[in-house]
Amino acid sequence: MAAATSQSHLLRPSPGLRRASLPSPSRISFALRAVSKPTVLVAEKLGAAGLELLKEFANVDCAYNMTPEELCAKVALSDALIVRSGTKVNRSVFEFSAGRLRVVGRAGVGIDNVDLAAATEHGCLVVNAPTANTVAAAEHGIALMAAMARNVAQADAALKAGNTCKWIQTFTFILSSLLQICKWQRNKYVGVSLVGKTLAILGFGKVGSEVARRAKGLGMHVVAHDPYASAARARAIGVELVSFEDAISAADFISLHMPLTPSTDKMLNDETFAKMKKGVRIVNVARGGVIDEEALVRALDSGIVAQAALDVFTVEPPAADSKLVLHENVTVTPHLGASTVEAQEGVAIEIAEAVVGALKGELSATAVNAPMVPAEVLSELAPYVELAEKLARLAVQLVAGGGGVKSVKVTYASGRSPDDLDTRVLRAMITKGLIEPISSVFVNLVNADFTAKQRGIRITEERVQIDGTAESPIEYIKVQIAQAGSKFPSAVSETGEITVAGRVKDGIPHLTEVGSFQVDVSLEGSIILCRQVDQPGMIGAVGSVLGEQNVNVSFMSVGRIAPRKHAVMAIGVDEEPTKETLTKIGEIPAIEEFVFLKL
Ligand SMILES: NC(=O)C1=CN([C@@H]2O[C@H](COP(=O)(O)OP(=O)(O)OC[C@H]3O[C@@H](n4cnc5c(N)ncnc54)[C@H](O)[C@@H]3O)[C@@H](O)[C@H]2O)C=CC1
Ligand SMILES: O=C(O)C(=O)COP(=O)(O)O
Repeated sequence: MAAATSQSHLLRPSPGLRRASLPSPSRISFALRAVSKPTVLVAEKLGAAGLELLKEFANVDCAYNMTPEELCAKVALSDALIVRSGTKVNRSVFEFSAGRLRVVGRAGVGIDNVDLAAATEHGCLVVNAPTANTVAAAEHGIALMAAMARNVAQADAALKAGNTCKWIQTFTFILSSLLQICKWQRNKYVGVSLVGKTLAILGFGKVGSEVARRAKGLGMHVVAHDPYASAARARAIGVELVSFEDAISAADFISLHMPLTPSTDKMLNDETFAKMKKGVRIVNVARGGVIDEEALVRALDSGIVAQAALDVFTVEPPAADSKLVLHENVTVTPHLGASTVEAQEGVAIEIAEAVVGALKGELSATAVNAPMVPAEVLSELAPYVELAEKLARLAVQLVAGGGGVKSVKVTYASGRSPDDLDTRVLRAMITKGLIEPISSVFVNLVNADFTAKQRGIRITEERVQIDGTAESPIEYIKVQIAQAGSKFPSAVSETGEITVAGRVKDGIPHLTEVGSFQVDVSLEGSIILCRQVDQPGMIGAVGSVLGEQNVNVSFMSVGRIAPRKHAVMAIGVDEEPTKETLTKIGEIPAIEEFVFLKL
C-alpha cells in the first residue's frame, strides 16, 4: 500500500495584507485583502483630490525629494508607491521592498523611470495615469512651437535683462545705451510664421494627435509618422501618415510624441539630422532620450536645425553648463508638459483610483505590466479561475517527491469557438496553483509567465470545441503533468500523465476526473483520494474513521472502472485530518493507496 500526505507551504504575506482564500470576480489579479490599512508612499507632489482619495483607504506617507537610499528604506514599509517622472524606481527599490511593494503608480504617462522587468519579476503591478495630462502636454507642445517661432523666451529675457540693469544706467551713459539696445531688439527677434508650414509629428498617439488637431487650426500642413497608428484615425483629423524619412525630410517643424523605448532611443541623431530640411525647427515634449543631445548641438551649430524647443532632457535636471540648454537658439522649460492645475488634479485622481483598485486586488485598466482583461470577461471567468488554480494545486501535489514539474498541458473544452476564449488569466492561475504549493514564491497575474519560465515550467494550452451550452464559457478544464511520477499512481492516465479535470457546477468548481477515474467532488476544503477494491462498506469504513476524529466530510464520490474491481474515492473534508487519522485510513484492508491534498 502506498500512502502519502502532501504539504502545502504556507506563504508569508506582506505585513498588513493577507491572501484572500477565494478570488472573487474582481479580485483575481492579486488575491490580497487588507487586514489593516495598507501604506501608500507618495514620493512626488500629487494633487489634493488624489491624496484625499488615497487617505480614505490607506495610510498615506508623503515624502518628497528623497535620496535613493531614503526611498529604499521607506519602500520596505510600503504597499504602494506613487511617483511622477522625477523618481527612479529601479531594481534596488523592488529588492529593498522585500516583496511588500504590490503596486507602483506612475502619476502620468511615461514609465521609462520604472524598471518594468524588475517590477514584473517581483510580482509588483505598475499602473499609470495615461489620459489626464494629454491635453496639457499637447498645449505645451503648441506653446513651445509658437514661442520658439517668435523668439518669445529670448526676447523676454533680453528685455528683462535690460530693465534689471536700469540702475547701472544712472552711472554711465555708454553702458546705459548699450543695455537699451539689448532691451529693445526688434530686429534681432524677427520670427517665422506657422501658417502654411509643414509640421511632422513623430508618434501619433494621444498627445501627438491632439497636437495635430491644434496645428491644423493654426493653418499648418500636418504629416505624421507612427508605425502603429491607424491611417483611418489620422485621415479623420486630416493628417497623412508617412514614413519616417518622408516625415523628417518634408518638415519645417518636427514635434516628438513617442515614448522612450529601445527603438526610439536617440531616434534623432547625426544621421537623421542630415536628412532634414536646412532650418528645421524641433519641439520635444516627449522624452529627452529620443534625441542624441550632442548631435542636436552640432546640428544647431551647423544651421541644419534653426531652433529647438525642449521640455525634456536625457538627464533631468540637465547640467548647469549644458551646451544644449545654454544654446541661444534653444528654448527650454523644466519638464512642464503635464504641469497645469487641471492636469495635475486629473492625474492625481486617475492614479489614486488605479492604486486603490490594485491594492484591493482589482484588475486595473491602466496596468502596464499585466494583461488587461475586460471586466465582463473577468466576471464570467471568475469560477473558472478558481477551478484552474485548484486543479493545478491538486495536480502538483500528486507529483512524487523530488520529481519536479517541467511540462504541463492545459485543455479548455468549450461549446464556443476557441477564438472567443481569453485564457491569459486562467493560465496565470494555473501557474499560481502549480508553483505556490511547492515554494514560497508569490504568483499573480503580473509575474505568472515570468515565474513559470524562470522555473523551467513549460505550459502548453489547447482549446477544444465540444458540444456545450452557449451560456458557460468552458465545459471543463483538464490539467496534465507530463514526465512525472505520481505519489498516487491512479492519478496517472492511460497516456502517462498525471491528470485531473474539473468543471463548474452551479458556480462551484468540481473535480470530475482523476487519472482514468470519473469522480464528482466539490473543490472546497481539502481532499482525500483513495484507491480501493470496489466492495460494499468502503464509504462507511473511511467515513467512520474520519467521524471518530471529528473530521467533517463535505462530499464523497466513487468512480470505478468496473463493478468489484478498482475504484477511486474522492472525499472532501472540512478539517485537516491528523497523521494518525490518515494512518488509520491506510490500514483499512481494501485501501490500496491514498493521498491527502490541500486546496
Ligand atoms: N513633457 C511632459 O510632461 C509629458 C510627456 N509625455 C510624453 O509624451 C509621449 C507620448 O505620450 P502619449 O501620447 O500619451 O502616449 P501614447 O502611447 O498615446 O502615444 C505614443 C505613440 O508613439 C508611437 N510610437 C511608438 N514607437 C514609435 C516610433 N518608433 N516612431 C514613431 N512613433 C512611435 C506609438 O505607436 C503611440 O501611438 C510619452 O513619451 C510621454 O511620456 C506625456 C505627457 C506629459
Ligand atoms: O506623463 C508624463 O509622461 C510626463 O512626462 C509628465 O511628467 P511629470 O508627471 O510632470 O513628472
